[in-house]
Amino acid sequence: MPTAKKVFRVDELNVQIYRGETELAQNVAEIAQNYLRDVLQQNGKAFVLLATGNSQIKFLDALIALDGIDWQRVTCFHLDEYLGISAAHAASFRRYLRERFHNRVNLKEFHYIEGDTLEPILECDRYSKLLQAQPIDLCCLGVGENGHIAFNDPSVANFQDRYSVKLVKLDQLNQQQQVKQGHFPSLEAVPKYAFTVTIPTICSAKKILCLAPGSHKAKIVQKMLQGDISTDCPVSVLRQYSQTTLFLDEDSASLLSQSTSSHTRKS
Ligand SMILES: O=P(O)(O)OC[C@H]1O[C@](O)(CO)[C@@H](O)[C@@H]1O
Repeated sequence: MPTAKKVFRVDELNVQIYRGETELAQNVAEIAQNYLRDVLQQNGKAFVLLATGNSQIKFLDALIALDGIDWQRVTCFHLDEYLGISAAHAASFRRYLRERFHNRVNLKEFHYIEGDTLEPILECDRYSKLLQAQPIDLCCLGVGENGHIAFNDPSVANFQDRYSVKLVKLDQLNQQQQVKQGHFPSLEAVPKYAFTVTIPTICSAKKILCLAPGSHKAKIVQKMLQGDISTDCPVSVLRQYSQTTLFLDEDSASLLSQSTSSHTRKS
């Protein structure tokens, strides 16, 4: 079992640093597997909220390869989806999750956000009710370069949202990143709006595993851990939740000062 190079806390948040992304993904998969096995043993069922994005690819592969979870007792949800694109679209999060996860495990059920619905407000309501019907046992997260979790960009993030799912306008930086990462051919092709699970619902999960490998995440990781807890950097909210672990590699942790590992709790 790979071990973290460094382990520390920032406020309530646990942080683990690994040498590289592969080691990080393997380790998070083992943590997720052990946790889900415990939940299944205790409750007979488990509810999981999954992220998409490049940061989740190796983790999902490793989790599936471990082959130690009775997926037939697991129900999955996902964090976000673009408004107005079909489930067959190359950039659809439903497609990503079907191909990279759902088609490869014998899952009880996967509830998808219907991004191409003609009634988006009703879809927010429908998905909110599904999420609220039971506690979420495990939430897996990535972090955007603008600090978003799910599609809670700084421009729309609210730590007190009353609803579980909302429709948001994507900010420009986020849209540019979707093009840079090759998900869309041009800025004009990126949808302007998306569905997102809100921050309070994400933070209500009993366990949160947040993966942020890669040098392109170094700046936002520094802001998240060394800046203020604020909607300017939505992921910083995780510093208030002790059930959360942030997994970094040497590249994403490269801008952290030595003193971060001894960061003191705010009064
Ligand atoms: O994993 P990536 O590609 O770095 O993206 C970060 C996060 O942003 C999103 O793409 C948008 O919510 C998530 O799917 C992902 O976890």
